[in-house]
Amino acid sequence: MLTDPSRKYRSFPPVNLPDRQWPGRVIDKHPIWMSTDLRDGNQSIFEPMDAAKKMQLFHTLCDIGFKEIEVAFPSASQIEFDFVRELIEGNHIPEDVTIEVLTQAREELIRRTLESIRGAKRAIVHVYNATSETFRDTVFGMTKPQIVELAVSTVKLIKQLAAEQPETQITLQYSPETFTATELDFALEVCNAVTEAWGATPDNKVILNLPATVEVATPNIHADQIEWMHRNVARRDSVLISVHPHNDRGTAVAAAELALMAGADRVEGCLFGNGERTGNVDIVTLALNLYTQGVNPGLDFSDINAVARTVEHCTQLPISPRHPYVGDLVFTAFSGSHQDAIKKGFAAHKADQQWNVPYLPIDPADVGRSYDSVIRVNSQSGKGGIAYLLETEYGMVLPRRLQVEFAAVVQKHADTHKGEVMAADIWRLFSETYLTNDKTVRYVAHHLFEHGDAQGIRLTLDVNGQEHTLVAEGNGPIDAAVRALHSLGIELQVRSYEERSFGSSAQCGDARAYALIEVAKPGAGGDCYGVGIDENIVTASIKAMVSALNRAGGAALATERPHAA
Ligand SMILES: CC(=O)SCCNC(=O)CCNC(=O)[C@H](O)C(C)(C)COP(=O)(O)OP(=O)(O)OC[C@H]1O[C@@H](n2cnc3c(N)ncnc32)[C@H](O)[C@@H]1OP(=O)(O)O
Ligand SMILES: CC(C)C(=O)C(=O)O
Ligand SMILES: [Mg+2]
Repeated sequence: MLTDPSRKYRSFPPVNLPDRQWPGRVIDKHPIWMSTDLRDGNQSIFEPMDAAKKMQLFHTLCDIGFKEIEVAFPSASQIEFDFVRELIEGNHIPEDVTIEVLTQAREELIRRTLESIRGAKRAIVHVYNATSETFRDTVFGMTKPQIVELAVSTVKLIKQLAAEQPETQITLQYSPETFTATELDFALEVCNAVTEAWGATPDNKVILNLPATVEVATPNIHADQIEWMHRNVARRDSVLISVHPHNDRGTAVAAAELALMAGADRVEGCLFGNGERTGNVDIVTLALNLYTQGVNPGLDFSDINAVARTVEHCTQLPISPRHPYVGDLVFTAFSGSHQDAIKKGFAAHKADQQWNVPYLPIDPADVGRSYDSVIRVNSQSGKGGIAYLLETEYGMVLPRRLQVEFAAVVQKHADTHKGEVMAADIWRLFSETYLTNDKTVRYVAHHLFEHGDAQGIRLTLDVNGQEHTLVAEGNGPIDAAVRALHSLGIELQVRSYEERSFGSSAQCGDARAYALIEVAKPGAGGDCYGVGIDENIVTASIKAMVSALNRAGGAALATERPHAA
């Protein structure tokens, strides 16, 4: 790279528009959308779509709700021409959808293009020629008046041919290709000449599409260019201003949004930003950006994954896992503080309230994404994510101190095993740590009995492979069980006790209840938890006590010689 890039690249000059209005505007309605997936998208992939793929994508675009779809460059190939014919002759075009076809400003290509749409109810004929200085000089070798004349004569030819097929209601779309690199006054001159030549009226509007064929400036400059055209174009009431941003600087979405604030009526783009080079503007992102501002986008992405799979199949291009709204990772939080905030946000959210979950600009459910993938665990995660997965996947809600205790177990596992820790791994670790009945002290059986006001228990435990049946009384089953341990010389101090039932998503067989017991570890060891699950809540409690006992030190806690009953 150059140390002084200005020797090779120049900065884009700003537009002289001191009274620009767009910065203060808010987008409160969706634009007219035009999908060019089957044209700009299709001309920029390794293997252009065959007829079957084009048809599949066409139907998907209709289902999403596009009312204008650029279906082909019919003069480019027989496949393209035949596809348009099949759409028309096979009656595939819904009543409320208008197809669009693209052609260069060359007579033989225009004739072929008009031929392709014969018999359609409606069609947009889209003609383009580049207008910027580089193209005038280098590609066409034409002066400005010659460029204007090329556009005007082309429009007149289309008008004449359109009159010859009155069964089709034809709308003209004109694109001064490379608009954003064209002198504004010259772009205006060409556009006004086109409007005039077509004889546009409020009932027969011309679409003036102002493409950022290559994105060359910051989005604010694009907005200035569009506002300038919006304010200066002739017969504004007979003109629809359309934008066609490409993403060379990575700011096509911003450019389109600011253009709408600046007066554009219509946006052309592709699903997930397919299209030449870095792509056309991503209409999915634009639409869902509107949605998350409370504006109905007029397009339905309720099952965004299905749309993504269709687009990937048809284009043979993968969608990035970071792609807004659709990427595999965009509803995922690995880091602990994010997980914690999302978990709290979900818990606080009520169905009839405004969406306000931290880190999630959209409710994943609105685009058919599940919450399952929202929180994932690796070595960057904290207690919140782990607790969230246990709760959503296994219906088990952990108290905060148990979350902290168990997070250390998962952290140790993540550090050694690297990579993601799945929900099933977390459950296995949880079971191994708290639930499996294979530690030094094992629960075997218990029997409760009443003795006056007291609660009696006959508790059988296996301690280091030897069975002990202990009998004691207390003011409840736990108290009785703790007292029973005395006869083994074990003093267990219970700090807290909770019993809970599983949530509806529980995957723990017949178990309906779980108990959590927090006990003191001997010495300065702090406290620790034990967990028990069972169909029966009392059994769950006794198991939790045994689990806590093992966590606190197990049989080693015995201070005197055990004596069996
Ligand atoms: C920005 C965009 O996405 S524009 C759309 C681009 N898409 C495509 O081009 C895909 C389909 N295109 C094709 O299949 C072919 O280009 C065809 C069939 C249309 C034309 O093919 P060819 O006749 O071989 O011309 P070619 O593709 O080389 O185009 C270059 C010629 O067209 C002229 N030309 C280019 N664009 C235009 C235009 N919009 N209007 C008029 N003439 C044009 C060039 O000046 C050049 O003329 P020259 O040969 O006299 O120097
Ligand atoms: C044909 C035109 C509109 C185009 O695709 C572009 O300029 O990017
Ligand atoms: Mg383009």
